[in-house]
Amino acid sequence: MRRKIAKLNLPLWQWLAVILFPIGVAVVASYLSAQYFVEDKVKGVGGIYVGNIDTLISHADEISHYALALKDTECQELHNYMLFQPYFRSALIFDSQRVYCSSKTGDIDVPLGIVSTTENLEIPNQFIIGGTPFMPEVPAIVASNWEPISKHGAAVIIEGQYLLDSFVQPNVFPSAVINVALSINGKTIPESPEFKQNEVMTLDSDKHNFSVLLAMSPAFFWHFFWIFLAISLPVSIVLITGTILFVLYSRVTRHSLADDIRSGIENEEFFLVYQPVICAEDGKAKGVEALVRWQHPQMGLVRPDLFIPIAEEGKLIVPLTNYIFERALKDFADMKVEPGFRIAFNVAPEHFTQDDIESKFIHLRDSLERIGVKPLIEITERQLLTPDICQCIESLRQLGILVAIDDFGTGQTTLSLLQTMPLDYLKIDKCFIDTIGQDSVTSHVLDTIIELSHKMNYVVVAEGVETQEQADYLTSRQVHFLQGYLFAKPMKLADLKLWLVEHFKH
Ligand SMILES: Nc1nc2c(ncn2[C@@H]2O[C@@H]3COP(=O)(O)O[C@H]4[C@@H](O)[C@H](n5cnc6c(=O)[nH]c(N)nc65)O[C@@H]4COP(=O)(O)O[C@H]3[C@H]2O)c(=O)[nH]1
Repeated sequence: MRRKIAKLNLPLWQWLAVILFPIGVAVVASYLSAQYFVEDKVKGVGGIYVGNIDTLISHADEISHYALALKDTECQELHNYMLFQPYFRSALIFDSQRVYCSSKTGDIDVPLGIVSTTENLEIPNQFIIGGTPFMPEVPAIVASNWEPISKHGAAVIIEGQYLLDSFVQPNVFPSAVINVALSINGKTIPESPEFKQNEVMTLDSDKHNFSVLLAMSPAFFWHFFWIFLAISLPVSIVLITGTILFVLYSRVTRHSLADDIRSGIENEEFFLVYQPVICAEDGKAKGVEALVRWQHPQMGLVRPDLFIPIAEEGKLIVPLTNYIFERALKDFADMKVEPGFRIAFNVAPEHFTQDDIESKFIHLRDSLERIGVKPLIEITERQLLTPDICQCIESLRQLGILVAIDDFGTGQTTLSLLQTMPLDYLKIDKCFIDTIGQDSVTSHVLDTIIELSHKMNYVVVAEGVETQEQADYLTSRQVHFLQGYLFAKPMKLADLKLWLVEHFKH
């Protein structure tokens, strides 16, 4: 672990960023979560108050309907009825001029102003008053009703002291709400709520005209903020720091693999294996494909699928390919082969961007010619073949270098490429060879590729031939060359020499 961290080699500011970023994320996440949690709790508490006051006002409505149903002479009934209504101070019945019945005193005759001098009692209404004649200092809610036809109304006084008592918050920690007030048309119970600097949430009733104001507790917020932070901080550090370090480490490892490729070329850790290519007509090996292998000092034998893409990404494919050419020249320097024997090399398009490309290939061609071997280059469409690269490849063909398109059918530009770039060989990808003997839609694609190659006068090579059935099928379709495990796997030089001797004996 310590070695891996040391390998990252991060400057101090990056270490600070790696450590501070998850802390920042945890702080922000905890802050938002605590805020959401507090608001949710306060809404819950406020919802209960709104529900209670709604019930009181609805009940007041029922009382006023009862009062309005009484006859003028039945004021005493109202008194008796209100004795059993604990949350209500009194009920009054009035006409458009005067209050003539009170549940407290029975028949009375006082002006309407005794209820309110400002509010209109000739419409259904709810409002707050500072007190009543019997309890002048204690506020109350008046819920009034009016019957326009009989021109009578009833006002029910909801006991404000009951509300004030219920607004007192239990002295327990942590409590989400520290103060509550009721608000109707700008007036409040209590008259001057003690909200100080606290954040206040307002909850409106859906049924009646009032709101409940709730002062949120900062202590409650911070209490849960620290709890959330204690949970999220380690999680955030493990997940985010872990992910960042993993990504950085992968990048460094990728870089260091590129470095390893560079030093691998210098230390000659790469070697070639050779896979024979067989002529379908006479069954004789007419050449080999050179395939690179890497004997990494720590990782052991590394397959090309892993390091070729890294070499391509790291701009190392050119020196690696040049190394492979030189290696093949050394390998074949003292070999005796049939005249016209071919060595195929996989060459990435980027290789053709070198300035001295022609002289390099002339050197390869001439060196191989001395031992009777012709070079063949296999190009895949993994990278884009630009017009410049196509032109360069064409000039190499003019120099006598044979050119094959590799893994034909797997890229995206294949058909348009055939139109623009003259080729000598076309190698059909293994995935199409695998379809032989199968009754699948793609099995027809193979026949089409072979036909197309014949029409374009290409020499056709099938790669990945593993069964006799595949070999027979391809031979019957006039595929010129076959390559695959059926004939031989890629071999080290020493094994190839033995194989060739054995092979040509027969
Ligand atoms: N299952 C199966 N596989 C078969 C059969 N016959 C041949 N193969 C494998 O198919 C691959 C053929 O090479 P490729 O298509 O050029 O595909 C090559 C080529 O794209 C790249 N590569 C290998 N050597 C070089 C090189 O020297 N330079 C560059 N640029 N790329 C190379 O790596 C790829 C993989 O190479 P290898 O691992 O050597 O894998 C080789 C070979 O071992 C068969 O019958 N069955």
